[in-house]
Amino acid sequence: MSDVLLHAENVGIRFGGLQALEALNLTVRDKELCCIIGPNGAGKSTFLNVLTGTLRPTSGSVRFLGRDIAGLPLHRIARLGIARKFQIPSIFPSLSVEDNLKVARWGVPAPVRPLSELLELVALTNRAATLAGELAHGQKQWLEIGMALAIEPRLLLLDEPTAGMTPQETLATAEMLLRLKGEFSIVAVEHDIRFVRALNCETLVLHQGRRLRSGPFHDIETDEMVRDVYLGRR
Ligand SMILES: Nc1ncnc2c1ncn2[C@@H]1O[C@H](COP(=O)(O)OP(=O)(O)OP(=O)(O)O)[C@@H](O)[C@H]1O
Repeated sequence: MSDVLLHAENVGIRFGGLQALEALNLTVRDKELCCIIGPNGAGKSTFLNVLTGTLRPTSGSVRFLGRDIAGLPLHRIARLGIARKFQIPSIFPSLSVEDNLKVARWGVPAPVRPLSELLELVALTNRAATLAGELAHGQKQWLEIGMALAIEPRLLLLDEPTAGMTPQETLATAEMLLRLKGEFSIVAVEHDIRFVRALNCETLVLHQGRRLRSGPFHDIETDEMVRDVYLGRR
């Protein structure tokens, strides 16, 4: 049986006169972790929006477990098993960490994972009773990852999960994702190269809406073209 979860093929999207994405392919397998990187305006968020069905590609297809998901509403996508964490945490600051997770689980027909396990997955066990608004910035981001996991997805999509984090929080987040990889498939869009280096996973480099390079991060990192794009020489 194929272990492919998500398969994007030849994806292109045009906004008026701008070809924002062109001929992009991405395959995510069960329990695989991969990163999408690239300079500002490369098309990372747009590609993530296509992968979650939020934006319908002008060309190409996106299939999740063999089913075309392009343009499906978010709640349908979530029900199919895709969860997304946005860049800005959308937690309930006046509720406790535990209650935030309970709210996120509303509507999940038969949750398998106990709340204690969710708390452990996102390193918030000893903050369960803390009001979410009182958490450190990094912990707020982790809580939101926990809220995304509360719907028991197969695939977790993360948009700049380490935005605004301290170097220590960034490394702790990388360690967390490496642990989560044993249970979920994860796609992370990221700017922070230290974070992507710590993950050392399959990486897709975008530049001007196209694939510049893809492969294991240690190969990507030493690539002349990638270095040029990141250093702004092209
Ligand atoms: N809804 C839209 N309408 C028109 N142009 C758009 C739209 N969304 C994105 N773009 C353009 O598409 C290109 C890719 O943008 P996108 O936000 O995906 O890049 P990015 O790699 O995520 O950048 P950043 O790292 O700065 O967040 C940019 O030129 C952007 O201006």
